[in-house]
Formats: sequence, structure tokens, C-alpha cells
Amino acid sequence: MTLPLHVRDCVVRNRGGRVLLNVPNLELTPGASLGIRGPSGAGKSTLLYALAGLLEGINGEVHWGDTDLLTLSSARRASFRAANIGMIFQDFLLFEELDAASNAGLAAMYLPKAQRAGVKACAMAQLAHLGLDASARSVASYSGGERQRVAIARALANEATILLADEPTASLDRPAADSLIEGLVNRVRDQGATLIAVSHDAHLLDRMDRVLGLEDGQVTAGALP
Ligand SMILES: Nc1ncnc2c1ncn2[C@@H]1O[C@H](COP(=O)(O)OP(=O)(O)OP(=O)(O)O)[C@@H](O)[C@H]1O
Repeated sequence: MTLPLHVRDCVVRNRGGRVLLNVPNLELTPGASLGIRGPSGAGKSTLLYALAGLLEGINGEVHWGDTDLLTLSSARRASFRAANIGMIFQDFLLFEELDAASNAGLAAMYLPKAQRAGVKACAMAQLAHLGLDASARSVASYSGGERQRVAIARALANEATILLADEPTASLDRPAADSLIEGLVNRVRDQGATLIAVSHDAHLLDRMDRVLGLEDGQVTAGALP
């Protein structure tokens, strides 16, 4: 199921009250891709976390279709994420002691039993597609590029229609980065998925339908379609 995004008056503050992010209005139709660019500390990751319902102390509205994420309990937000959102975190957030397949198939833990085998199989297929074998080695010993690919496989394993990616090409070499970009763009086109990607990679930003600029927590460009 593909879902439109509507964000209204989304404000995130730190504990001292400083505004880290202020997005008055952001709309994205299903099947569209949005790049997010801006200097370090601009609030790009904070915006992705807000869109995933991963922040506390946030004001405003983040609607995916009819669901306002910010009104849900944290348990319901976790279920919504497991069913709808694939997220590639900037620092990967892998479980160090687990192997690649367990990390990539993590969404299975949060889904109904009937869907678990499918997610695990999809995780294995994504790993293979990304050139990783099903080693029983824990990911603690993986290289940066391998870790990034495990994180990508995890994000794609639950067939999510919302893909939130934080610097997804940062640890990949150019051919691997271009192949990933191609795969993501194809997924948006073929499955009507929504892709929102924070990136400094001009190749990636060039392939997005729109690019949103952020600076010091404020939107500087590209909020409207
Ligand atoms: N949990 C937090 N508590 C307090 N401040 C935070 C928290 N998370 C982020 N910040 C601050 O919010 C601002 C935006 O951080 P964010 O990680 O969103 O920036 P970014 O644009 O993604 O930067 P980078 O490109 O360096 O990853 C920074 O000043 C950061 O220190």
C-alpha cells in the first residue's frame, strides 16, 4: 500500500528548547522521490527520524495517508514502521553480535507470524543481490561497505513502500553506489514506493524528483511539489 506524506508545523527542539528542525509544510505523493541536502548539523537526520516516528518531544503532524504518526503510542508506531517503512540509518544501527541474515531480517520480529518467513527470505535475497553471502559471521567484523549493504538489505526486506535513507551511498564505492541508486529509483517507479534520501552524493540527488534544502533546521528550498 502506498501512502502520501503530509507534514504540518513539525517542530523538534532539544532539551534546552533550541529548535533543531522546523518544517511548516511538506507534501509528497506516493511514487515520488525526495532528496534532502544541507550542511552538517542542518537537521537532515532529525527530519528522517521525525518522518519515521522515532522522535519524542516533537510537535506538529506527520501523516502517512490517514495515519498521524505523532498521535500513535510507541508500540503502534513500531508496528507501523515494521509494516510500511524501510529505514537505512546513517550509522547503520546493526546488532553487532548477529550475522548478516539476522540483521537483514530484523523486521520479522515485529510482524505477524504469517509474514515472518517471507521477510526472512526477502532479506536473504536482498543480501545476495547486494553481493553478500550468507555468512554466519557476526557483522562486528564486517567492513564499512559491507555493513552499509546489510543495512540496505534490512531496509528493503519488508517490501516497505516508504524508504527513508540516511546517506545510503556514503560507504559504497562508485559502482556499488550507482547500482544502489538505480535499484532504489526502479523500486520507486515499479512499485510506487516513496523514497526520501538524505545525501551529499550529487549522483543520487540528481536522480530524485525533488530536492529539499535544510539549513540550521529550516527549510531553504523544495518544500512544495
Ligand atoms: N538527540 C538529540 N539531542 C540533542 N540534540 C540533537 C539530538 N539529535 C541531533 N541533535 C542536534 O540537532 C542538530 C541536527 O542534527 P542532525 O543529525 O539532524 O544533522 P544532519 O543535518 O543530519 O547532520 P550530518 O550531515 O552531520 O549528519 C545538530 O545540532 C545535532 O547536534
